[in-house]
Formats: sequence, structure tokens, C-alpha cells
Amino acid sequence: MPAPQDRIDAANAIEIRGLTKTYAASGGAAPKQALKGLDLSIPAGSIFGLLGPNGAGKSTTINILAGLVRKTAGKVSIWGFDQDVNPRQSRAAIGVMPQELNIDPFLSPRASLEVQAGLYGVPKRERWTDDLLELVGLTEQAESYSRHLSGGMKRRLLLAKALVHRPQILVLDEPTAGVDIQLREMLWRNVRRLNEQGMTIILTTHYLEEAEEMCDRIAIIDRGELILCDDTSAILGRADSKTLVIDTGDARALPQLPEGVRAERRADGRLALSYAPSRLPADAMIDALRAAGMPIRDVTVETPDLEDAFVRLTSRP
Ligand SMILES: Nc1ncnc2c1ncn2[C@@H]1O[C@H](COP(=O)(O)OP(=O)(O)OP(=O)(O)O)[C@@H](O)[C@H]1O
Repeated sequence: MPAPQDRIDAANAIEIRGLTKTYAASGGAAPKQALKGLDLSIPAGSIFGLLGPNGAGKSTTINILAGLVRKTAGKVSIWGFDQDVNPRQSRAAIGVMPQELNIDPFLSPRASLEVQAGLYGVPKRERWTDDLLELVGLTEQAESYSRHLSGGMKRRLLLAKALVHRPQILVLDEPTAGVDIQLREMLWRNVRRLNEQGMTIILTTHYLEEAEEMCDRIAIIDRGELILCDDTSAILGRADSKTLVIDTGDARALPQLPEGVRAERRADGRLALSYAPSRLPADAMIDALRAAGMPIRDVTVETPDLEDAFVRLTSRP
């Protein structure tokens, strides 16, 4: 490994500045600018979600990080190593679990991991093949042909392959798309454990609930540009909107409500009052209902989730 002084900024696992990617024209299609000067900092030790609608540029970004796609312009540093200046070190710092199940069908899981370790130049004495097989629950299948593995087992093998060189950063590209619930839970258990041990995790997912639960920081990109990057809790808090859903029994008339409150009757008869908690306390609405003599049989509070924030931020005019 190079001397620590070769590293640039140790606080961020990844630094992306002005990243641009234009795919060349082909087959009659015009050139496509997939990334338009993206700036992104991914803190070391975080579980970071890279989100965006289809075609936003997530895979392009990840493939550039993985060294699979050449950027058109900009600067990428991985674990403090500039990709252009220290390509070998920046590649060694990152492990990528791809979306596609690209596994050699004629190799056993053990052989796959050994071949991968060889590709990364991991010396035999530093390999941790048995531990990795154990980690992803493939010890029993260690010597089977990979083509006999189930889809879920293949995915677990991909995770192990991404880890053979003990990278500081693990990238998971849509890791749970189409997988069953047990595999999803197993994956997240592993990801959490690796993160607790200090590994930085970057993931793309279409499941916003999953991003909300797993990621402590989230970037949303759209049409090759950064829309927002913040702590998950801040993104959720930013909406400044809550809804009180009140069961008012048989009382149907709408009472006089404080200014700024949006009221609607839901199909189930409950009254939904949406308001900005930074400007109005909930008791202002409760007081208004009481003053109108309206019964309050039950109250639930709905807060916006990441899906609401995502739709608001990426909806097209
Ligand atoms: N090899 C390529 N040649 C030409 N255009 C491409 C190529 N790869 C991606 N694109 C285009 O670049 C844009 C960004 O694609 P990218 O795959 O990075 O988006 P994404 O956010 O990963 O989308 P998805 O969620 O659908 O995977 C899209 O408009 C896509 O059609």
C-alpha cells in the first residue's frame, strides 16, 4: 500500500467533483450525456444511498467508481486516492456487488473466490475464503458447481466476491431487486455488521423504504445532476408536513380551522388535517375541533416518508 500521505482527504471515502459522462453516439442514436458535472462526497463509515429515477445516472456513477466505465471529465477519488493518479490503490479500496449474476457456472464458490482473490493480487496467506463462505452462508456449497446454486446463493456469492480483497468501501447495486425476504434480511444483517466494523457502504435501490431504514445519508440524482444530498433524517424532516387523521364519529361538518390547515374527509369517514408543524402546534387543531363540539374518538399522526420526498423532488413538470 502507498504511504498515507498519498491519500487526499481521509474524512470522505469517496469524493466526486464535476463528474461528466457522455456516451458516444451509436447505431443512429445521438450521444447521451448521462452525468452532467456531478459533485458528491460520501463520508467514511456511512451507509450511503444513491437514489434516482430510471436513467438518472446511478449505474453510470457506480460503474465509473468500479473502473468499468471511463469518465468523460471530472475527478474521482476513492479512499483518498485519485482514480487517475493512483488507479491501482483506488481500485483496491472498493468492492462492487453488481446487479447481474455474472458467475462462472463451472467454478465452485470456493474456486470463484480464489480466482477473484488472484485477480486482486491477494497473497495466499492473506486470503479469507473460508470466513467469507461462512459469512454469506455458503460453507455447505463451497465445492458445488456454481451453476447448481439457487439465484439467492449466487447473489450471496457475489457479495463474497466483492469482499475478497477486504475493501474499505462496498458498493451494492440494487442488491435486493427481486430477492426473497430471507435473502434480503441476510444481506442487510451482513451489511450492518460490515458497517459496524468500519466499512463504508454505498447502495442503490428502488425500494425507498429500504433506503429510509438502512441509509444514514442519501443522495438523489436525476438526469445526471445532483438534486439533493443530506442525512436521511434531515430529508424526512425537511418536508415540514404532518397529517392528523381523526375519527370524529358521526360528526361530518368541517369546523373552522386555523389558517394553513388543509382538511379532507377520507373515504373511511375520518378527517385528515395536514399542517406544517414548524408553524402550527397540533393542539391548535384539536382546540378548533373541541370548540366546534366535534368528538375526537381517535387520532393518528402521519409523517411523510422518503417516497413523498423523492416524488416531490424528482417529479417532472
Ligand atoms: N452504454 C450506454 N450507451 C449509451 N447510453 C447509455 C449507456 N448506458 C447508459 N446510458 C444512458 O445514460 C443514462 C443514465 O443511465 P444509467 O444506467 O446510469 O441510469 P440509472 O440511474 O442507473 O437507471 P436505472 O435505475 O434504470 O438503472 C440513461 O439515459 C441511459 O439510457
